[in-house]
Amino acid sequence: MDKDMTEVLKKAEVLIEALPYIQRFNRKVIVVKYGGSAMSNEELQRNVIKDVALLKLVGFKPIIVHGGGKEISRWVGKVGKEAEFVNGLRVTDEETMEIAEMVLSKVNKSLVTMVQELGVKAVGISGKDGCLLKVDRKYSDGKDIGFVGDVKEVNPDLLYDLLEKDFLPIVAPIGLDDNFQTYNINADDAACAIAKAVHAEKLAFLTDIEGIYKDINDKDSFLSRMKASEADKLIEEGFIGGGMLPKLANCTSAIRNGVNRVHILDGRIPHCLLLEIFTYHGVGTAILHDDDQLNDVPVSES
Ligand SMILES: Nc1ncnc2c1ncn2[C@@H]1O[C@H](COP(=O)(O)OP(=O)(O)O)[C@@H](O)[C@H]1O
Ligand SMILES: CC(=O)N[C@@H](CCC(=O)OP(=O)(O)O)C(=O)O
Repeated sequence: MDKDMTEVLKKAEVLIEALPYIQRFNRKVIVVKYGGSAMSNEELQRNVIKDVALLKLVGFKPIIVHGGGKEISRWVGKVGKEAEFVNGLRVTDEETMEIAEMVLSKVNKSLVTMVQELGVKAVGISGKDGCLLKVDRKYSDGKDIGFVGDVKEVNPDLLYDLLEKDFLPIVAPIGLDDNFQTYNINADDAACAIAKAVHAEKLAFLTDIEGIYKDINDKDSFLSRMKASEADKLIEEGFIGGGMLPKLANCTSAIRNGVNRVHILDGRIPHCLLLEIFTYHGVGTAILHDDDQLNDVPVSES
């Protein structure tokens, strides 16, 4: 067989290997939280968007929930303010709220454009639309941090309508309280709340590290999978810090409230989503139910 033909056959094998995963996740909802450093350059963004578009085109039902924290901080700086965070949450006064809503709306529409350039229909909304995200004011250790929302209710009707009509929903993390006041929501919290409400098959957090380490300074302590109770223990014992702390807490909350699998993936790796979904071993850290039998065997082989 000549070299060209061998190459072509290899490609065919890769496609065939994906078949059981395509069968398994057909028509299933996958929520992708996209933000943080994984959003930092346009090439990375285009790779992530290509992956999500591919998932859509092969019959999955992805929903993107995006952040844009770094871009918000840049614009907050431009008006002469210092970005301030308490336990990973942005202290959000009236002016910051206005900036956050403008920036997130711009990020939202640029993601919509990128998806549509790939031939997939997308609709960008925020948690305000269709009262998707209803919030209460969130306090951090009892401290008032301004217009920061704690999601208390998700109304997924609009999402279901969009999915039904074959649109890819792209959601900005902004919500309304009972008085229709606008609130800024941490994008991890928004993604988790949405994934729970729609009983997503998967929730994937794209972040700026390979996944969870037991000891962040020891590269050999990488954890490729863990059960929710093991994650609780790592948190309790102080192994998890920084922005990973609320992220992992969101993971365990999602797993315990109707989401089948949660993954923390390195958004800096090109096509990390495809690698996680279409390969047996996956990449990143998977957080599982305590009674999970690790039954990852694709349907056609089981
Ligand atoms: N045990 C741990 N394993 C992995 N990451 C950790 C751990 N403890 C702290 N972290 C930190 O959490 C960061 C990810 O959180 P964050 O920066 O908030 O992500 P994002 O901006 O993508 O939402 C990592 O870059 C890492 O520095
Ligand atoms: C309350 C709060 O902190 N909201 C976040 C919303 C954006 C976000 O979470 O963006 P990343 O996922 O890119 O960090 C913020 O203002 O930065």
